[in-house]
Amino acid sequence: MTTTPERPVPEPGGPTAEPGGPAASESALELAGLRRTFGDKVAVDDIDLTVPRGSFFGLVGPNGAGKTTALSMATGLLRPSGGKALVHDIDVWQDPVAAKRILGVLPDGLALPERLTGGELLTYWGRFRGMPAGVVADRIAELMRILELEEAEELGTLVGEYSTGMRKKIGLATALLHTPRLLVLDEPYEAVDPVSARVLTAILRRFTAAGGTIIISSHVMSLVESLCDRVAIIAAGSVLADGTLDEVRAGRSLEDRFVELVGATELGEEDLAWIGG
Ligand SMILES: Nc1ncnc2c1ncn2[C@@H]1O[C@H](COP(=O)(O)OP(=O)(O)OP(=O)(O)O)[C@@H](O)[C@H]1O
Repeated sequence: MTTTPERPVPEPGGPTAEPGGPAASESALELAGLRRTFGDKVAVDDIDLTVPRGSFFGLVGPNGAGKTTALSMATGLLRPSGGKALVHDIDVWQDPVAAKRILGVLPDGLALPERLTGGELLTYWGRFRGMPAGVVADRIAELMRILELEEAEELGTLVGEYSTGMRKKIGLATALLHTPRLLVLDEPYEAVDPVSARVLTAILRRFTAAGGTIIISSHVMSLVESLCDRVAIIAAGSVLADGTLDEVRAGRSLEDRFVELVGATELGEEDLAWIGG
């Protein structure tokens, strides 16, 4: 048993594979004209976005910007109204099985089987993924220890009894279990305590150091600045800025740049005058 997540497996059909075959791109995720409407509401408005392989990519934007909708379409959870999402050149909606083999996903508001313990959930998940039982058992023991869920498991705590942060951690374990090459994590640090957050950061850094790609959405600009090498700012379903962290910041802090691009609501003297009696 090792103490580190495995290096992501070499990609099939890499740029130098198959002479004469289709050239592989260098993108881990490519969104092309991706669109989603809900009735008259355009949640994601023909987004084009490329996430290079090996990058740690931060997706930021105000509430209701379309981050979760875009990531859900990119990971096969929500059918697009138009456009394409390619994961390592595989069309997520044309070949979902192949795409999901490469993907590890922590969705927003993850629905979990409440009547299982965390260990049972991961066992089921690993077997469902077709992983050998011994490998699943070893990885679960390691993940539960590193994510500090061991004690809850020993007490037989059901996922339905988990705290919000514990649910986040077990969700992250399901995303990591099968050694994906692209991790897509919607608000992974939300409700996670500072000690666990450090562990999470160490895991994610190791994942990218081993060649994997990570996309996170977050509202915490300082976190995105400390973790990510590429960033996209989206608002009202459109990409306002996209590039390396320094390109997007353009000499300012990410928060200042975000507010500048998205606009801020100022609190006037008379607004909420009744607060405080
Ligand atoms: N199932 C749905 N039905 C109707 N409208 C939806 C649905 N899901 C999302 N929307 C709308 O689409 C827009 C984008 O929502 P989305 O959840 O993608 O935003 P977000 O950027 O993830 O926001 P937050 O930061 O608050 O989580 C919002 O206006 C939202 O109301």
